[in-house]
Amino acid sequence: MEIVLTSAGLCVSRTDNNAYTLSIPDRGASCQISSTIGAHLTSWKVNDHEMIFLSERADLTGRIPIRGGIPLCFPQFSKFGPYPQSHGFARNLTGAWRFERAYNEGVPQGFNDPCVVLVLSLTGPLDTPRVSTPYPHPFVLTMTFRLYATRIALSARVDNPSPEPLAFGFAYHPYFRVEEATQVGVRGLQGVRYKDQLVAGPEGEATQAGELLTVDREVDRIYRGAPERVVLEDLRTHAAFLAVERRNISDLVVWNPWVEKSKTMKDFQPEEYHKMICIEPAQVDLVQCAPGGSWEGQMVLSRL
Ligand SMILES: O=P(O)(O)OC[C@H]1O[C@@H](O)[C@H](O)[C@@H](O)[C@@H]1O
Repeated sequence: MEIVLTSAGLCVSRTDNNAYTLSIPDRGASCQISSTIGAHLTSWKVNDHEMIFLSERADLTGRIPIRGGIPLCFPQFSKFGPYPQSHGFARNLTGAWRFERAYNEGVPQGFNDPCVVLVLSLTGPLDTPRVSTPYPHPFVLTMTFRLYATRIALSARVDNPSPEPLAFGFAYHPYFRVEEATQVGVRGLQGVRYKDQLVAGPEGEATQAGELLTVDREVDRIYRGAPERVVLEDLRTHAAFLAVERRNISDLVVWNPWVEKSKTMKDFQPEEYHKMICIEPAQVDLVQCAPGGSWEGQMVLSRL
């Protein structure tokens, strides 16, 4: 292990395998990000408590995407784009993400906790064998990870250096660790239109009725125009324990595979659907980025 940065109670270290650990040790805050397989956050701890789900069966070789953590979906969300691989190629690209820098951002105005930052980047076009289907478009995707004592902020920036327009989608796909998925609810979606991805055609278009979206079956929904901030609540205590905020990202997806789908996932224990819920800030419709232009979309997670 190599120390990349130590500064005023903040630390960044790197393993031989190019996994980075950002930490604020005296606050029990840390996160781990692999730069070998995608730019994939595999752990986020607040007060030494793990917030992120990682399957016991996750494949950590890069052959398939890591099941759990925070996959980054680029250049599209799911199948909503021309690229043949669902959720795009970025999440399990091996050895292609580059370390840019790590630094102490100090205490941002309006906050009372310090912030440590890691920046990684991915540059296209990408050819075989790196990707199964070549992606011929030039781009730079820069990921900035900011760790605070009780929050983490991820910022994706896509630059289009080419003289041609660039169309792409993007999503953060965080798997949140919960004690029991049937005992949590997502608050903030009441009255929001969604597409139920499990119901084909117009019958799948619906409006969120209740105050809380709970999990008692397979859930796979794209909420269009959801509020920028939703919270995850414990149904037993009625306390919200996690906020998910997004900026400049159009949609919010909620996913839990439940019983039958879990059985079909080779990199997931059949009972693990009890232990996770995905709440995903997703730019489903493709962004049209002008020549020389850029786009930025942010996700902020806060332990409440
Ligand atoms: O198995 P993958 O490719 O990681 O996708 C997991 C899920 O990701 C969600 O974002 C999608 O809405 C689901 O339809 C999908 O099943």
